[in-house]
Amino acid sequence: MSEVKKSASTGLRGTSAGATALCTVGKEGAGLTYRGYDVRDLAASTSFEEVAHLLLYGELPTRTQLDGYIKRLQGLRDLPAALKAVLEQIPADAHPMDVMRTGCSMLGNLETEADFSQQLDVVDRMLAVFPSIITYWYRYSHDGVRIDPVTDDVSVGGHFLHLLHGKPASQLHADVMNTSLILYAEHEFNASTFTARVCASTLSDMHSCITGAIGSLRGPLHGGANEAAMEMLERWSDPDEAEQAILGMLERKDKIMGFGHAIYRTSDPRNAVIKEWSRKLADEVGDTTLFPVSERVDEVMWREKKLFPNADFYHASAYHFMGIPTKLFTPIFVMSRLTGWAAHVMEQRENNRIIRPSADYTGPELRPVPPIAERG
Ligand SMILES: CC(=O)SCCNC(=O)CCNC(=O)[C@H](O)C(C)(C)COP(=O)(O)OP(=O)(O)OC[C@H]1O[C@@H](n2cnc3c(N)ncnc32)[C@H](O)[C@@H]1OP(=O)(O)O
Ligand SMILES: O=C([O-])CC(=O)C(=O)O
Repeated sequence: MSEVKKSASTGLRGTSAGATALCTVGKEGAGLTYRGYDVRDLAASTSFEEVAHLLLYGELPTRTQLDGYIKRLQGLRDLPAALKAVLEQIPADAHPMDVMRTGCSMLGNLETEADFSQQLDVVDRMLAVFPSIITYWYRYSHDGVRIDPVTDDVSVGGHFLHLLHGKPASQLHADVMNTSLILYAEHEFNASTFTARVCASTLSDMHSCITGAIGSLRGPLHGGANEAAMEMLERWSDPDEAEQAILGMLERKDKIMGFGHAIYRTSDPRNAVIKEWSRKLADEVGDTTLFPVSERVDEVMWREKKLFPNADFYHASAYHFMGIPTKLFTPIFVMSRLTGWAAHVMEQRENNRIIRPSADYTGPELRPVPPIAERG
């Protein structure tokens, strides 16, 4: 990748790029709501499947609707043979986000969204099959096993852990996954969602919108920060070592992954929730290193820079404690954010105008094209 240069541009910060009824971010500096519900309330009392229904179908489901929805998703978990064949071609050292991107794109070839009346069916299929895509590839490329991607687990998160570890998840782990998927589900006009909406605004198909969004989420300044945070935290064996290293990084003006936010100014409301689950998991595994190191980094960042952990930071330790390989962290984000992306694509389609901003030209003035012999 080319060297990253600091840009003088505003990155559209503070510019409204459209309307949405799905989500508010940063209201009162720190709030987050999905269709009017506080994300912390949703995380405390609902399942991810209820939140998916809320985002995609407009309301929290009744008990009967939820039972029907779960059954429907359970019935859509199998992978087409042609998709399995493609996944088997992808090498073990590929990045799992590239596998997600290819898996989604291939699904679009096999089960193309022929017209927008199919949009909800197409999205439900993706919701059910994304955990199957990533774990089928992972287990085949790493363990040489062709897994059966169908389980009768009730939850998307439990299903994912079951396929990954080859055994049903404990209640604690299924609960953590459930919370994590709720926290990551939706976040207004973040970079990957905006990517999906720009693609939707050309009247493109759902698989193209989601494939583009996956590519956008992959970067370490966005969803990739949970992996990058884990890689950083793993380097330190105690809090004092971590503190010295962080001070050095700040001195060198390095970015500390999992900290800061484009919209929130004082805290990310998702952080406190996932931090407590991470603490519980640390107790469960008897951790005496990773969680204390994470907390020290958190303290130092606030003391030195008034920067706070975003949703990604404690997700790193939480996922690690559940035995999830670091490279699979961002694909979990995909399994969840798919719901927000798709809800935005559908909202864009409802009231569409092609998204096409202007640019401030900074190139040369108009000039004649020189003949080739006169160039150089
Ligand atoms: C789920 C998610 O996608 S959450 C985001 C995940 N991404 C990360 O964790 C990556 C690390 N964080 C960052 O790179 C940034 O904070 C972003 C990309 C999230 C937001 O970027 P911006 O909106 O440009 O940040 P912001 O304008 O608040 O930055 C203010 C200052 O704090 C610094 N800063 C912001 N975040 C960090 C950080 N994580 N480490 C060190 N310094 C930071 C900036 O460099 C800037 O300093 P400057 O004024 O000297 O140039
Ligand atoms: O909103 C953002 O810029 C990034 C973020 O936290 C998310 O997408 O969850």
